[in-house]
Amino acid sequence: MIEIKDIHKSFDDNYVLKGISATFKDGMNNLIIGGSGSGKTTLLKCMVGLHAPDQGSVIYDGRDFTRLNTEERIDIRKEIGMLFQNSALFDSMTVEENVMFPLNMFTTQSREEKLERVNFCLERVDLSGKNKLYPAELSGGMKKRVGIARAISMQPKYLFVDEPNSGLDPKTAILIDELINEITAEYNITTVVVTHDMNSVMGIGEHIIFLFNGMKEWEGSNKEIAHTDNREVNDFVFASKFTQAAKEKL
Ligand SMILES: Nc1ncnc2c1ncn2[C@@H]1O[C@H](COP(=O)(O)OP(=O)(O)OP(=O)(O)O)[C@@H](O)[C@H]1O
Repeated sequence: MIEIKDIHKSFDDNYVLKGISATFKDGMNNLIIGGSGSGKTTLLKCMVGLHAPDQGSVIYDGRDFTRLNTEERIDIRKEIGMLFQNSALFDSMTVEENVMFPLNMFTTQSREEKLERVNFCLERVDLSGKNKLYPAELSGGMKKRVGIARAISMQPKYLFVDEPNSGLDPKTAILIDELINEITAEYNITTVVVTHDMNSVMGIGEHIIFLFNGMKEWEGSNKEIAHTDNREVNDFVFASKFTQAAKEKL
């Protein structure tokens, strides 16, 4: 479980996060949604320590990340898997080397042990045998799956994903969502996904927080979001005539 309490963050005079609190539970897909520039990525980065919040705390199963020393932070960092935008694979490394990277960084396992883990993760994302390919030889969906394999290589307790569907066709996007969903349940991971993909919201949004104007404007599930009378949520989720019409049939 991850708890965030009263997170504030500014960049100079741009006051982006104005006191966000939420609880993200184990084995659950937690989505952070909101308009462009609403601070979703900034919140994610505050949670993983890539930004220092100006105020507030981020608590990983009782451990307050914002108040730990460097070594204690590294211990939590080892429990975190990340899949950031554009998969962020190393172009000069093969699929195998990319997935092995965190194991090389954080473990003292033998080469055989690491390779066994890499192959297990590649099999899990349906990429068995693709070890020696380079990112340039992969489709967008395959790159995402390599990114997921790398993110789970260390058997994370926490998984952070920023825009998993960007650049993917709708069908591939749904497959990636389903994969994240399955892995989250299978390994009881606390998963936090930043997205503005409405298919994801409706498909895997077990727990959603909606950011607006630097604050948590709404919180609930995908079932609840379809029936909320919160105006900002409705304007965001059902922005097009098509989605408005679909909502009326729900
Ligand atoms: N490193 C930074 N330095 C200065 N300003 C930043 C930085 N990162 C984000 N911002 C600003 O913070 C605000 C929120 O940005 P953020 O990327 O968190 O929004 P977002 O909701 O993830 O947007 P999008 O959906 O477009 O990716 C924006 O005004 C952005 O310019």
